[in-house]
Amino acid sequence: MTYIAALRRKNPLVICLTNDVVKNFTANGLLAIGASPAMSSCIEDLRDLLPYAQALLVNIGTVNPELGAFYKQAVTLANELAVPVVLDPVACSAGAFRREIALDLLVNHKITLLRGNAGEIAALVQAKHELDSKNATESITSVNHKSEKVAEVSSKGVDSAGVAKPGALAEQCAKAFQVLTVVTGPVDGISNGLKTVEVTNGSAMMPLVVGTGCLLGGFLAAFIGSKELQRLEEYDLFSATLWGLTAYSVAAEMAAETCENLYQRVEPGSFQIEFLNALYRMSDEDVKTRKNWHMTFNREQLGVYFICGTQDFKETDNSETAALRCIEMALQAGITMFQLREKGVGSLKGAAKVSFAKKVQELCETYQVPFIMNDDMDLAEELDADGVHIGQDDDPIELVRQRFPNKIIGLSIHSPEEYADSQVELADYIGVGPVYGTQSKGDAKAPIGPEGIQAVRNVDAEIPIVAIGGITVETTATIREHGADGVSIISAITKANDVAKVVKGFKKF
Ligand SMILES: Cc1ncc(COP(=O)(O)OP(=O)(O)O)c(N)n1
Ligand SMILES: Cc1nc(C(=O)O)sc1CCOP(=O)(O)O
Ligand SMILES: [Mg+2]
Repeated sequence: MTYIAALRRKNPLVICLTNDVVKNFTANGLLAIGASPAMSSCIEDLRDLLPYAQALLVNIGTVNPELGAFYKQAVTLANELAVPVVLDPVACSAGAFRREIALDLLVNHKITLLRGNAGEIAALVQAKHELDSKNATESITSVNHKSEKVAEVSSKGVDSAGVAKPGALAEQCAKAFQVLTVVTGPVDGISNGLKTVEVTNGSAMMPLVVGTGCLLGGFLAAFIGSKELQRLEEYDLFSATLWGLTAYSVAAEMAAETCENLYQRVEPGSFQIEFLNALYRMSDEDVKTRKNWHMTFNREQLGVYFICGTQDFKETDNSETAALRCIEMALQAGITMFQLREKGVGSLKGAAKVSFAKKVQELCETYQVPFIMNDDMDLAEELDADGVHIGQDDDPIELVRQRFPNKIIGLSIHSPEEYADSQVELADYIGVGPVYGTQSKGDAKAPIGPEGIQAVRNVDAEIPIVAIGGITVETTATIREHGADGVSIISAITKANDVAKVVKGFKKF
């Protein structure tokens, strides 16, 4: 990724409607990273400036009735001009007035990115559920429907997702408002409802410097709005925001290290200065080498789950190059999960396997697709893979869960009996198969057919299931109708003449 370099080439103009406490710090921080900040406080002025801007920040920190009306006009204008908007709903958990203003902007306007702390985001999710319940009650009353629907809506509270799970909270919010959401705290979470990543970079000193949260809103606006970034081949809204978020936290780490080196301790005053210096100094390489990402699981990721290793390309001249090319094409075309299964005749061993695995992991990170390691728990630990897949003859799931409490864990299941004998509650998903005959696994069991998937689904209505074994685009609809959340595939992709076309074919279901 070269997002920071691109940002600095064109100094995107970011208009900040922000609170009085943080204006100076926000302007300095944006200048340090290479953006051009401008503050504005009335619609007449904004009409002149916004056509030249690449992004708008609306931070409601010191809102009053006049400013509330101004923010609404500003976002309406930005939507008309197609200028991306970042909303920072400061302290909306503390007061109904500011919460209503944020809710109105989210529900009745187009917000590109929402950034808040866990309390703020949780309050908005709760308010949205209440709004939905109210609307459902009204429509239920008018059509005299049953009342269960209200209970269903109102039961989806935010209690399951607190500060401990910023990714889950961001995902809940992204789904509730259909908006890319960043939740900041000791661990940050970012989600568009489909992809969710937690970022564990940062410094404990950040909350002690006023304005670090508010500056982040403007900082991310520069990343998402910059036309120069949007021209990059690798650009998409999620990855640009993730890169900006990580850059910000990496700058905090660098600042803390500089304070340690200069003063042998980290204190707020020197940290604030060094943080601005770090923003000025930092590069895409700093983000690349220091980023600490963790992809979280959701069942939609099972949709098109590609599995392979170099042994699946043994007919080619260079199986490693062919594998990497195929994996990148599949990622570009939209696979939702990837498993490295380097195993069997012709597979890489030792250092060659590690080096290949690192290249694959980097590709997966570029596309924010979970990188799952098959069988090799030590390598999963060494590379800090997003998850692991184990079968009935691999390491026992209770030991794997103990070793990797936060990783995605997949477990192979072949029948309802095996389901009953396994600790499936420790798994995030189960891989069920082989549905059909397969050439890709020498010791595969007898095919179970789509009915075999249905048999496992019948014993557990909730568990995420991915089907496996001899699956093609043509058989996917039937398999999904029999209860699978998605399909995992080797040969239909590795042997495809047109990888992108096949992956897109799988994605239709
Ligand atoms: C998604 C998925 N499902 C099943 C398997 C098979 O795992 P296992 O039974 O351990 O066999 P090997 O793949 O290790 O040969 C899988 N890998 N992925
Ligand atoms: C890795 C694997 N596991 C299976 C199981 O039944 O558990 S079948 C299988 C191979 C899947 O490859 P293809 O899509 O080429 O058939
Ligand atoms: Mg295995």
